[in-house]
Amino acid sequence: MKLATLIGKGPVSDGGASVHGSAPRDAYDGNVTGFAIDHRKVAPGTIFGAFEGARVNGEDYIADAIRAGAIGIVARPGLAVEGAAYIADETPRERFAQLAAAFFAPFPATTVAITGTNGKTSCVEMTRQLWRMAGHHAASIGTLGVTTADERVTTGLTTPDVVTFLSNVAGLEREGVTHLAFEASSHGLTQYRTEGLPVSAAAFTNLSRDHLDYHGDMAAYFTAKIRLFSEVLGPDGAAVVWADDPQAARVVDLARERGNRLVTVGTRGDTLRLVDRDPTLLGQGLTIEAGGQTYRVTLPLIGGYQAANALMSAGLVIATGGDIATTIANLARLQPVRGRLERAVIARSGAPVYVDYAHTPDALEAAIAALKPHAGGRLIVVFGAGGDRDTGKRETMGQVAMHYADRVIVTDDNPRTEDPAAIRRDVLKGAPGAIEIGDRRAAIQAAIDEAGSDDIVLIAGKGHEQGQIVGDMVLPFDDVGVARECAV
Ligand SMILES: CC(=O)N[C@H]1[C@@H](OP(=O)(O)OP(=O)(O)OC[C@H]2O[C@@H](n3ccc(=O)[nH]c3=O)[C@H](O)[C@@H]2O)O[C@H](CO)[C@@H](O)[C@@H]1O[C@H](C)C(=O)N[C@@H](C)C(=O)N[C@H](CCC(=O)O)C(=O)O
Ligand SMILES: Nc1ncnc2c1ncn2[C@@H]1O[C@H](COP(=O)(O)OP(=O)(O)OP(=O)(O)O)[C@@H](O)[C@H]1O
Ligand SMILES: N[C@H](CCC[C@H](N)C(=O)O)C(=O)O
Ligand SMILES: [Mg+2]
Repeated sequence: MKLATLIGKGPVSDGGASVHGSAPRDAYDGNVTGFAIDHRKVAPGTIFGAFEGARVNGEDYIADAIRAGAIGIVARPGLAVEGAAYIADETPRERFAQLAAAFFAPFPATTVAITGTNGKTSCVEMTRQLWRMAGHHAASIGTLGVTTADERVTTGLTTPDVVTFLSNVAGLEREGVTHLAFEASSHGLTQYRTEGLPVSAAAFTNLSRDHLDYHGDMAAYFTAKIRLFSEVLGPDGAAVVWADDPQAARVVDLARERGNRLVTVGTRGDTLRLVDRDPTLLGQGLTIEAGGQTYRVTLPLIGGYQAANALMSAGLVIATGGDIATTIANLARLQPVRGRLERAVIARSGAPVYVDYAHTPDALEAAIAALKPHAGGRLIVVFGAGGDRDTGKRETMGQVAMHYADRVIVTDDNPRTEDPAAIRRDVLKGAPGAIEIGDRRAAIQAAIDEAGSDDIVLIAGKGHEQGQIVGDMVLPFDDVGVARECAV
């Protein structure tokens, strides 16, 4: 595709942005071969997006990108760009995404985006499963990677960078995928990583503390998330909202203002109202009112939070054309999501050991609340907090663990470039009296060793992760595998 055609083809007009620069006349006549946001990935014919980042300024690499063959540069106005077409825009990441989307399209016809502090991965996984049960060729993209019925490829991020994301979505369409659910993280939304892909429905799960290292404060964090509804979701799309969250009303009001179809879910939901939840040993009976009917279904997953995510997923499927009765009935066949209340092993004492990806105060509370009713004896929790991430959540995580669990062991969870002992100290500020065992394997061993037959062990924070990030090294580590080794 010629650059001139692509620029003309973008889904938005220039909006006053200039398309100029001292480009060779034939630059616009050149064939666009691909897109890159990292100058090291530029090849002849690439459009390079030069963005100011949190760590470095991509604009510093414009000349290098052109030397490597870039024929177009998308960047802020006012820069010196010599030897390639200069596509200047006040919001260059958005402009870049829209051009890339025009290049990579077509995409699956039905796409849904899920945002919220917790529950995104669970919802994309469950939505994919429910679509598949309904006979659709479905895929999901998120923390667990790009997943289809046949395979899973990890990307390393929850919402991958814009080029990886859009090229993968197009690849899925070529494979015949018609339905896609993806996680829209707050970082992803702020950085326009998924822009240009039209979404049929957007979901909001909940809002609680996380990522304030990046967003600064809760207001900015919420604004980043709500962009999914205020800018990404078109007026024809549906808004699916977990009505029990304290922030739900703000999302509902916005969706009403913009004329979106509304699907509200929860004990306060109008579309899918959860009227009763009856925990059993291995799952829970749900009573749901929808469209004037009452439905009963047994969800084969424990915990209030998993019921919430299952119902939100049903809401997304229904919002995109799924039959209400069939979708609710299919909840009975949902498979567990990796690392979310995953039962790793039963210790020799008889105590079940669970692994959960809770890495925020709210998630930790939800995971403990899910397991507590199943423990005749004590609930023993092992957890830590990640390095180079929101430091303010650490003490609160400690408080939550102390308040809701019976025994607390504070350990390491991806210290990254921080001093692990300092991170534990932050957590322990909220958890005086907790046991401190830095080495995660030793901490898991200690928890399992001390658990009696009526106790439950919860290992929180890493879920599906396969490594412990220390400095810039990723040391192999899998909570489920280690729990099994410690239990023999
Ligand atoms: C804070 C953050 O979101 N960082 C991500 C983001 O960085 P950034 O735009 O700020 O980039 P930067 O490193 O300052 O560089 C600026 C620009 O220069 C370019 N560059 C840089 C160096 C160079 O030699 N040449 C070059 O062209 C970069 O490609 C980039 O476009 O874009 C980079 C390129 O795609 C990502 O690799 C990087 O993820 C880092 C590794 C990361 O850890 N991100 C985490 C925090 C993250 O994104 N998490 C969310 C949420 C998780 C959740 O709660 O679910 C996620 O969606 O995964
Ligand atoms: N609806 C929910 N309400 C409260 N806590 C939840 C909910 N769903 C999940 N959690 C908690 O959050 C953890 C992570 O869940 P999940 O991976 O689905 O969330 P996520 O939003 O994708 O997280 P991330 O931001 O890391 O991508 C779970 O292991 C659980 O402890
Ligand atoms: N997507 C989240 C995952 C955190 C998982 C936890 N194990 C940690 O490292 O803090 C993040 O990058 O902040
Ligand atoms: Mg996730």
